[in-house]
Amino acid sequence: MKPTLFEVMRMSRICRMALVTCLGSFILVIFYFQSMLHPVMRRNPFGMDICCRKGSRSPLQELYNPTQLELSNTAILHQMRRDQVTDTCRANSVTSRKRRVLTPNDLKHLVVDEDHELIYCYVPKVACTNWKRVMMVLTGRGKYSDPMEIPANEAHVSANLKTLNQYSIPEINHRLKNYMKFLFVREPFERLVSAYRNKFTQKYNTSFHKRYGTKIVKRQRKNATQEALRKGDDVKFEEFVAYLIDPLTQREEPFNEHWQTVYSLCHPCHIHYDLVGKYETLEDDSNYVLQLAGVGSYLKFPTYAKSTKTTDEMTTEFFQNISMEHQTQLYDVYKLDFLMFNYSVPSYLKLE
Ligand SMILES: Nc1ncnc2c1ncn2[C@@H]1O[C@H](COP(=O)(O)OS(=O)(=O)O)[C@@H](OP(=O)(O)O)[C@H]1O
Repeated sequence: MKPTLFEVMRMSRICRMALVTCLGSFILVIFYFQSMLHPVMRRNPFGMDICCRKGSRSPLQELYNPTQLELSNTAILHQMRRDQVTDTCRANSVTSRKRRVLTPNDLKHLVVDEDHELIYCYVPKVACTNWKRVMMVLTGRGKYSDPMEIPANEAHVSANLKTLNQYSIPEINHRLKNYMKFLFVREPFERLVSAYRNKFTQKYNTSFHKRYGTKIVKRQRKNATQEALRKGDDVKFEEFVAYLIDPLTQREEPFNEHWQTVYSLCHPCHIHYDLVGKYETLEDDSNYVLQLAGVGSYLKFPTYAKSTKTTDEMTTEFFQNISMEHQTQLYDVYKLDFLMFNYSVPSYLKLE
């Protein structure tokens, strides 16, 4: 039976549709394999791509065996900082002290950048918002070029950065061995005052007031009003210190990360950090890391001109009302951070 004209037209339309679908799928497959071989890169305003490391030398090689003369002196400074950590760990037998081995949970502060072979252990109150922004630029495969285009709250969304605990054990070991591991530290009591000012003296930080403030007021304030017990929004620095040195506090739960010690967050006696950056030289040290990673010519650490930054003078003021006994106990809590990162005992401190 001969097909009718209508049937012929229908068949040719089906053939055309099948052909278009095949062609479309073929193009998609080509794009897919191309993107696997050459990850999508977007150019930054300076015409350089931020995606993957170009040179054959890794940041680790550049750090330990610098090819650029101007980086050699800085390399010596960082060797001294590493030695200080090693010596403190040894002297205080933190490395050999009987303790459980590191678990993946201990690695949740270690942010990984596979493209530039970097691992950054973030320490809150040491400009970690800006460093997380920079890590998002580095790992974003061209999605961002300027760290400051990323809102601060976005930088703290955990899904936006990959941490070391998300890998398998062999993958963790490979990265710990081959990537450049770094962290940034700050004078421990200045960091503490920065945390106190930000979390307890700002009206908007209600979650901290509810979660910690109410507990601190209840435990540390005699004759607290019902309102203070309910809101927890007027914690005094003396009360905060009393809460930190109270042995019950850390027995109940670990410190919040904003006032947790650096050695508990980043485990520098168990993880060998190649580079210890300091808040006091934040921009220089940060730009050095970016230089080692091979992106220093077009990616700079954000500069900051906030006049309300916590200073040494401000910290001295806060400690005026703390008793000698409490100062001594507080120093004991943070002593390893002081020693490991070579911060001297503050001159305002009155130790027993
Ligand atoms: N580029 C630069 N230079 C100097 N200082 C800087 C810079 N970026 C951030 N900061 C200071 O870092 C403090 C905030 O740190 P974090 O972002 O880690 O805070 S948080 O953990 O997210 O709450 C906060 O310190 P304080 O102001 O003393 O609280 C910021 O002022």
